[in-house]
Amino acid sequence: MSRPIVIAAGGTGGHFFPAEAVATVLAERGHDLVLMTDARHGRRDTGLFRDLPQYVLDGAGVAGKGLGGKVRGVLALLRGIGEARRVLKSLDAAAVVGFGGYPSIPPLTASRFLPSAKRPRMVIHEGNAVLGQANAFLARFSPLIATSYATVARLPQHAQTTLTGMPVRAGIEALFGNTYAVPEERINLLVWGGSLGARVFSEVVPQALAALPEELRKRLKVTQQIKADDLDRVRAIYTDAGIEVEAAPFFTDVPACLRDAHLVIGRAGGSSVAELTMSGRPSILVPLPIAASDEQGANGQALVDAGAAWMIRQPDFTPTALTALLTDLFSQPEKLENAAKAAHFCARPHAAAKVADLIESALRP
Ligand SMILES: CC(=O)N[C@H]1[C@@H](OP(=O)(O)OP(=O)(O)OC[C@H]2O[C@@H](n3ccc(=O)[nH]c3=O)[C@H](O)[C@@H]2O)O[C@H](CO)[C@@H](O)[C@@H]1O
Repeated sequence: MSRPIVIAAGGTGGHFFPAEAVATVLAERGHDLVLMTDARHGRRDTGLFRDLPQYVLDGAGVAGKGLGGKVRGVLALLRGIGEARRVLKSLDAAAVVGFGGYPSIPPLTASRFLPSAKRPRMVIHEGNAVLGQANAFLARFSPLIATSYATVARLPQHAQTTLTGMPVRAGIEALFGNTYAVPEERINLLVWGGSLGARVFSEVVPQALAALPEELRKRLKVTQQIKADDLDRVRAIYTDAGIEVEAAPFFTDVPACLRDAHLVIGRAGGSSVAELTMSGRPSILVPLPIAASDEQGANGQALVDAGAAWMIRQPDFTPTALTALLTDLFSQPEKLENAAKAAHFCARPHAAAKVADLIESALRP
């Protein structure tokens, strides 16, 4: 094995899909790769990662409950850094690439504790319009930073940034350039809540749709991500309202869901927003209210400012407010069409290749 590139990633789909997209490009370009993740998230046995060497390190989040939890968290992190340092040294890694989140902290921090001749180059990718907590910590070590938005809040003043966009899975990248067909008879609505789903959409959306005039309800086909224990209850509301529904706790064929959608209702996580722009789909965004730095609000605002989306903050996301907005949009489909065009205009295609280019540039002497 030549000097490998270490991919430091873990966590929810939103954090992991970009890592997988970049790793795929690097593998195609002939680089040897290694995955480092943490014990909380465990091994990855899907896609490309199934066949990669993997190191599952200690070092979950430091935000444990109470003083005892915090102390345990810090000790786990220190153990993770120690393990990562040993592994990086023995691998003689050429670069360590982080994709945000706690799993990226031990490998990238450890790389700073290697002698300069052995020290791998350090690159981090930020998928949101606000620098995440883990990346903000790692930014102190002056890595190269790949960004997904033209403006990223909380970037240190002297950060070396390159605007690459947010890497998406190949099937979603393939949607770039597809056209948006204004709903004429059928209206396809996609409702999703991020990689873990979001109960608020099961509480608000069915009620809002059931209150639409019958003429609109008959035209609707809803494809909705619904948590398993809510499926029967929510399906029944749609059936009673005469609305066709396809529901599942998780959709694997996201490209098909996006391709068919005339409008998407969802959260504003980094990957979701990138996928909306790549497919050129208009959306109503309800940012996750508990997100650490309101990064979802910032991601969503970028689309709203571009005319590509409408945003409703969760406290205002009521059935009445949603019914009113949907009635307006469905009765003036040109608004949807304009938002679709604006969304497409925000897309940054080939982001995985651009991140890979940046990593390769860091490898050059
Ligand atoms: C990249 C990133 O930092 N993402 C955010 C998010 O990640 P989170 O993973 O929740 O959300 P993202 O929008 O980033 O990603 C969701 C991913 O799940 C996929 N999907 C969703 C539904 C489904 O049925 N099938 C499916 O495959 C989407 O296509 C997308 O690729 O969590 C945090 C809070 O916990 C946010 O504040 C983060 O900003």
